[in-house]
Amino acid sequence: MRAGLPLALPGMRIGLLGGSFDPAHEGHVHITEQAMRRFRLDRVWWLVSPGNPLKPRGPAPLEERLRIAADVMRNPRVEITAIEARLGTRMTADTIAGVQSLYPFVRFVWLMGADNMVQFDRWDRWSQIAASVPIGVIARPGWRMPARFSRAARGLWRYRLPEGQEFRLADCAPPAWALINVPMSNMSSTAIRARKAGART
Ligand SMILES: Nc1ncnc2c1ncn2[C@@H]1O[C@H](COP(=O)(O)OP(=O)(O)OP(=O)(O)O)[C@@H](O)[C@H]1O
Ligand SMILES: O=C(O)c1ccc[n+]([C@@H]2O[C@H](COP(=O)([O-])O)[C@@H](O)[C@H]2O)c1
Repeated sequence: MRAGLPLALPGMRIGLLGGSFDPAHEGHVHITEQAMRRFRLDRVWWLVSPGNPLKPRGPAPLEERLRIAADVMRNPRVEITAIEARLGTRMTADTIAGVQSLYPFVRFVWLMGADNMVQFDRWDRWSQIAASVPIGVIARPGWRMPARFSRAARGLWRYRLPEGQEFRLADCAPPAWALINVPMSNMSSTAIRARKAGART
């Protein structure tokens, strides 16, 4: 885990996986490694968020979530960051604008699970996000089809890379997106929190 801003070299292809990570789990590790391979990324930065603007319930303290994330994710090509807290951003549109202005020489790709693609059209300035960064969507159990037919996917359909072409994503000018099928993991932070709450009662 890095207290300051992560380092990046010119031309690097870096995936950004934003999330509450409340807590981080093997599903996050799995999609990160799949995304790195399939989108040919040099690095992935986990952006452990101060809080999802669409979720009513506040997450566990940021320091605790960062500590668990660093424990769960041991790949040296993955950085666990608190960039949003550092930049003072909560909305992804602002976070992306912030990192792109800090690292103008990096090719960023926004990463998200298929469940997030389904609600993407409810995100603040989602069309602007899609116009500013390529987006890599990773299959999640039960969400692959809903993601494919989501409002955002239909709106962005002509910018979708055909299957097998996802390795080009980081080099594409946005809007560009790809949905990859991967061996799926049904891990979720909700299930872990529910198990912990059950164990306490
Ligand atoms: N098992 C998984 N398969 C695919 N994508 C996942 C998986 N778990 C998390 N993600 C994705 O990782 C990102 C961060 O997820 P998040 O931290 O919200 O975890 P979560 O398990 O979805 O949490 P919660 O259950 O609290 O919503 C999101 O884009 C989410 O779609
Ligand atoms: O910017 C928005 O309006 C917005 C709305 C919902 C979610 N997000 C981002 O999506 C990422 C995944 O969120 P979560 O809580 O599902 O892990 C995380 O980086 C959030 O900040 C962003």
